[in-house]
Amino acid sequence: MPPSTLTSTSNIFFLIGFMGSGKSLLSHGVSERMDVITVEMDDLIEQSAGMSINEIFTRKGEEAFRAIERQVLHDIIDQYQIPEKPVLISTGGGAPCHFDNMEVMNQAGTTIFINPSAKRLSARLEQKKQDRPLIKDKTADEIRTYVEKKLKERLPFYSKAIIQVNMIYDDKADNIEFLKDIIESEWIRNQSRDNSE
Ligand SMILES: Nc1ncnc2c1ncn2[C@@H]1O[C@H](COP(=O)(O)OP(=O)(O)OP(=O)(O)O)[C@@H](O)[C@H]1O
Ligand SMILES: O=C(O)C1=C[C@@H](O)[C@@H](O)[C@H](O)C1
Ligand SMILES: [Mg+2]
Repeated sequence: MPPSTLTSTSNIFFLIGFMGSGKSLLSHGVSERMDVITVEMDDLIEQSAGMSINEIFTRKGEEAFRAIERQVLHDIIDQYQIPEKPVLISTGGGAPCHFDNMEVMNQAGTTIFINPSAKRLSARLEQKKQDRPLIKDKTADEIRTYVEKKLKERLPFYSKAIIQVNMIYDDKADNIEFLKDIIESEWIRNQSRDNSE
């Protein structure tokens, strides 16, 4: 993570990555260890649409879902321009891969790509597929094939993240600590840069 690549002075941190990469779990863990505001993009999408993500996909289709997702992303960026503390946003798994969302996030804050292997993602998603419309009707083998294919398609988008975290180990506490250290050091760096300008 060379410091020269880190250019954002914003208080917003976007966690990006595939479904099941651990964005929600890790952001919750970080919020127990440091003073951050956490935002779940998928929850805000459900509030905004007045229905669950499964229902949006079934009743309105993926295209409509992506439009709502984009609007919610812009609303979050407008709403969370607060300098007092870091804001940690768990983005939807597909959000970086539609419209110019990735560029918008890179302009607005620090993007952090959480990147476990396709094998690990598939194993996790098999256990927790019910709320995820893109995989809920698939068998274990189909999930594995889907994750491998989709991750390959999405990597060019995810790879635009300013920070990439390859989750080699599956230890939850270690991963939370690691992420917390990144956010803390980035936050301190941004604050001191702002103060010296
Ligand atoms: N680093 C980790 N260590 C151990 N288990 C993990 C880790 N990350 C995620 N998990 C497991 O994977 C499950 C899915 O993670 P989580 O719901 O946080 O993913 P997500 O990235 O928020 O997915 P989505 O995009 O679908 O919201 C968790 O409930 C947890 O059991
Ligand atoms: O990977 C995806 O495209 C998605 C991930 C989830 O976070 C939800 O935003 C939705 O289920 C779509
Ligand atoms: Mg989540």
